[in-house]
Amino acid sequence: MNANSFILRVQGLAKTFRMFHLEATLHAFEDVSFDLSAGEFLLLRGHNGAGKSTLLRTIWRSYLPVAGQVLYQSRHGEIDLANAADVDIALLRREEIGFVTQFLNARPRVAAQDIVAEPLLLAGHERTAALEQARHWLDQFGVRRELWRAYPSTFSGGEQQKVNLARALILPQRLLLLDEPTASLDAGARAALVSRLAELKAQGVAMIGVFHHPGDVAQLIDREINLGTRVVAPAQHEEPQYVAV
Ligand SMILES: Nc1ncnc2c1ncn2[C@@H]1O[C@H](COP(=O)(O)OP(=O)(O)OP(=O)(O)O)[C@@H](O)[C@H]1O
Repeated sequence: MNANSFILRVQGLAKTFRMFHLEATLHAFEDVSFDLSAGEFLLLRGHNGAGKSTLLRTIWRSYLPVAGQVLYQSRHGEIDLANAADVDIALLRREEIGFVTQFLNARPRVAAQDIVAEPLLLAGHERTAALEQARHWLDQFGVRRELWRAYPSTFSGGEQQKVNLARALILPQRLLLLDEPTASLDAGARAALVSRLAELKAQGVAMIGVFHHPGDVAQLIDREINLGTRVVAPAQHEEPQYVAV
């Protein structure tokens, strides 16, 4: 494989959490390696606590890994997300890499349609057209018309999730990290999500996803990796212990 045929190359990635009160280190995941090409969908599998969300958050750079590289082919050239400056990470998050969860960061007194339109406005789109697209996606995900100008802080959990998905998927990114985005969605919204992901995949968006019910996205999956059993590495004087998960 030549240097440019992948959009993401993860090599020997590992993340631990130091648990000071136990004088122990928890290995969330170890020695994870894979390549991902444009338009590819990688499913992360593993039992509860196997490290799936932590791996996504490490690629997203909420966490710094303790070993390994996350080589990303950005529009500006190759960058190791594990070592990049915060300012570069912020730029990539705005322009190229999306993180989709079930949780909305609802802000006080910002209407649903404005939250959804924001990525388009930041990308320089004209306001009227951006709001029109925002309403289109709110409609697609099944958010009632009466709620489009309301503040999502009072919405139901499922409604907030739909606003979050509309915002996260309104603008095609190059790489999407999906952390259980179908959790607690009704059937209509799940179908809308899968259809939008299929459309983005066909446009070349690469995706890494964790799904409680992978059957929801069966048609999209190209490859899978399974994160194995995790061990707590003890401090020098302790016996090794397995984590109860
Ligand atoms: N911030 C943190 N500090 C300490 N330990 C953490 C932290 N985040 C995650 N962990 C631990 O790392 C391990 C992996 O957690 P993670 O959430 O990545 O698992 P997961 O595979 O996504 O699990 P699930 O399927 O239950 O969502 C767990 O044992 C968890 O307790």
